[in-house]
Amino acid sequence: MQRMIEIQSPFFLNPDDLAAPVDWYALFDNANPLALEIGCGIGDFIAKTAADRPDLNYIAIDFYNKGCYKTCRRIEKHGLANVRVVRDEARKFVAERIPPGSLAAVHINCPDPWPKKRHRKRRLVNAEFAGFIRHYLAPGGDFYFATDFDDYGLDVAEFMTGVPGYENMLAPDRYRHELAGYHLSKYMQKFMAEGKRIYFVHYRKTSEG
Ligand SMILES: C[S@@+](CC[C@H](N)C(=O)[O-])C[C@H]1O[C@@H](n2cnc3c(N)ncnc32)[C@H](O)[C@@H]1O
Repeated sequence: MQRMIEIQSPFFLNPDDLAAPVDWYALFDNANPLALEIGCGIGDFIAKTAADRPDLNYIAIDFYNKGCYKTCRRIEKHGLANVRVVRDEARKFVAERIPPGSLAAVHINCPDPWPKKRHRKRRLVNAEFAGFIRHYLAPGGDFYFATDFDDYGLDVAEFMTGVPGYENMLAPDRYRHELAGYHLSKYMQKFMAEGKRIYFVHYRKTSEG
């Protein structure tokens, strides 16, 4: 078993120490909208993305202890006051700590693909999840999904067309293999170096309800 690294960083939040509901404005010391990265890995994507958008407050979630540690180190190195890192299961954290209708963006990059057919129901992103996360997006909030895994990319691109309350920002395409201005995560870069293509899906919440 891997040794747990104790994370002592001003950017790390222990979910058990947070009030419910969380006063995110007080926590970030500003009234900027929240955005989320689910499965931040080692934090390379969130560091670049948050540096581009100081007007958003980012929460980077992963249940991988070493990834959270590395993400915190990266955020410290770049002095990004608009990021906090949480080690938790994403759906649980969102349901317990994120105000409905509050998120300006949700990013999910290269989630575990569960390639075996019998394991596919373990995938994080499915139509039910898209409906769940929509509840926490603000009207006009962006939902980004990226994967190198053909079957996962095509599946998300297909079912998203039928999830109510979203607008396809890549229409008439359902997905693209390049997304201008979108930073590449560690896994995206790794898979692209192996010659694989990334499937990018980008939807936007249309209205409240
Ligand atoms: C394949 S890695 C990709 C990491 C990073 N997004 C990238 O593209 O380089 C997937 C990450 O998602 C995390 N993860 C998967 N399911 C999760 C969940 N339900 N809640 C929180 N983290 C999750 C894993 O721990 C892992 O670090």
